Amino acid sequence: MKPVPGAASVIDGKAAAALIDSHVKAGVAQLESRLGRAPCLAVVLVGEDPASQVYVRNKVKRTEAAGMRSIEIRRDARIEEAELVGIVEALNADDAVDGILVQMPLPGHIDPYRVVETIDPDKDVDGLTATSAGRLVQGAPGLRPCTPSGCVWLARQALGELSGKSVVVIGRSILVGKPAAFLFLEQNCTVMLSHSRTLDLPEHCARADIVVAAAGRPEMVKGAWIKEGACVLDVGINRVDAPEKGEGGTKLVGDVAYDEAARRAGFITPVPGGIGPMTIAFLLVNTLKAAAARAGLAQPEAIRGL
Ligand SMILES: Nc1nc2c(c(=O)[nH]1)N[C@@H](CN(C=O)c1ccc(C(=O)N[C@@H](CCC(=O)O)C(=O)O)cc1)CN2
Repeated sequence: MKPVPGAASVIDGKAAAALIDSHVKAGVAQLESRLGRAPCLAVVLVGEDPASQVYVRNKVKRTEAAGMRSIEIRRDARIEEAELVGIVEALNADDAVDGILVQMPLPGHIDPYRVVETIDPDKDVDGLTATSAGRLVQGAPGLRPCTPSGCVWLARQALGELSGKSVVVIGRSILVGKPAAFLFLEQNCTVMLSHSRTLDLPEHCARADIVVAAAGRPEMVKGAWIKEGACVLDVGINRVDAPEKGEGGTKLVGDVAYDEAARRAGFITPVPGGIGPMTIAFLLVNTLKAAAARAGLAQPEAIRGL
């Protein structure tokens, strides 16, 4: 990808995700005969959260489109924690299931850590268990979280070799911020992991070759903070009021003030259509990796390097 002076190249996350999905599909075809069955992803959805329903529907659709088997388990929001843990345990015990994910957020009476910790780390395609996090920190083989994997992949597509690049990650969540910091470290970047109490965030950003905005605050990263030519990866998905769309109108915005930042950045991801679609792409990659690793088989050629 070539930067356009004075205007950022807009990174097309939908097209990137479609490319990765096609690699996964080819990888499934390579693995299936050696495995003797299709790789399988089980998704557990609790409650009626409208956004989660859409994400799970898309996960099921793209899993099946890649040639993998999909199991979808839906439960009422009033489910007891122990019953949910039992569902995950049953999926752990099912040898034909390669990947398990529990869609977040869970209802308030359920401890997400307890549920996630029940997942067999070798089936933890979200990369969220303490074992997966430990493997990432140690640089040991394991399943890496999906959204941050998408960030690193897009940054490599945009900038090429990342070694020596300076990265500011804004946000310290377990789903994105913390794993993103370690994944960029794995690429030999110099990483600053920042958060709501970081002092001088604009100055830190002004030195960064890559900014990963994952704070969950609409348009908090201003254009003036961005170094000329930097790669800006916006993980935020915030629904805000949009009076220009009429009464009650809303729109999605990221954590970056897009128009301002696009005038300074070399590369930038839009919202929607940037990082979001990469999450499911790397979920499929992880499911295929888990299926091969659990069977003691080599990773399919088609997904090497992903
Ligand atoms: N168990 C998990 N729960 C959640 C995760 C996760 O990775 N694992 N991440 C998010 C939700 N999520 C996937 O689950 C997800 C979020 C966004 C997108 C996406 O493609 N977004 C679109 C916009 C969609 C819209 O219109 O709302 C985009 O950015 O273009 C995919 C998956 C929380 N929960």
